[in-house]
Amino acid sequence: MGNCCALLKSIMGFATEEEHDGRLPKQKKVKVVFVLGGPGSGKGTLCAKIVEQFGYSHLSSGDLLRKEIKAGSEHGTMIQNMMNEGKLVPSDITVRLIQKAMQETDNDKFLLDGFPRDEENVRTFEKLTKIEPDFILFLDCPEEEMTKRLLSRNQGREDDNIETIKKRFRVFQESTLPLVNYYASKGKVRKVDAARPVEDVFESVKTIFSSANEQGA
Ligand SMILES: Nc1ncnc2c1ncn2[C@@H]1O[C@H](COP(=O)(O)OP(=O)(O)O)[C@@H](O)[C@H]1O
Ligand SMILES: Nc1ccn([C@H]2C[C@H](O)[C@@H](COP(=O)(O)OP(=O)(O)O)O2)c(=O)n1
Ligand SMILES: [Mg+2]
Repeated sequence: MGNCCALLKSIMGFATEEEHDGRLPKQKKVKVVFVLGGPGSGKGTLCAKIVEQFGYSHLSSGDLLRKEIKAGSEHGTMIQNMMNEGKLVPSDITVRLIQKAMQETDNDKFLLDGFPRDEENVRTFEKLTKIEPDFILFLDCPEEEMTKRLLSRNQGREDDNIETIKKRFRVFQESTLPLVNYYASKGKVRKVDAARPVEDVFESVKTIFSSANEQGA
């Protein structure tokens, strides 16, 4: 089992404490792109198109959390309560779900949709996976447009009601946007105007991913 975990970690590029001491062989590199933007900015929609064209695997942290609720897992009720309040689920839970999904996916390129949402998400992800994102795709969209989209999303999501939407916007402003600004200061953010029709937004996104491919990023 220990060996199996070590193998998985080495495939995924995850580093253990020993590896960090430089005692184990060099790891295979995993490409990770964080896809960020407010609720309803089009993250899930754009990720599906990026997968088709650029061969990434799409992991939505919101979807992984909703699966936990559906499966009636240990933390299911707590996750549901937090999501219905528009609050962020403790990072340990979210990051472990992402990590497990990455380990179970036979690919070395991942879009993390809606992750990270706050600084604690980032710290936990770095601690558990040792992965640095290649870049951050940021879908910039005004709240008015996002509200319209969320209220007509029609996916039966309990958090797509106006009260919860307002709370989610606040979390985005207070916890996620500062992260985007932090990554922008490191030159890692690729921002697109997401208030346009999907095909137009995707044109901008394609340019970004094509150029990332060329640079081997
Ligand atoms: N550029 C766009 N223009 C109009 N509607 C959009 C656009 N992008 C996404 N949508 C729609 O808006 C809703 C929210 O999109 P989604 O991809 O689920 O956003 P997010 O994952 O960021 O919350 C969906 O109903 C989707 O079909
Ligand atoms: N990293 C994350 C991602 C989502 N969540 C929770 C809190 C969010 O309001 C809900 C829904 O996230 P999801 O990404 O599916 O929502 P949107 O696609 O932005 O509409 O999940 C979280 O706690 N931590
Ligand atoms: Mg989404």
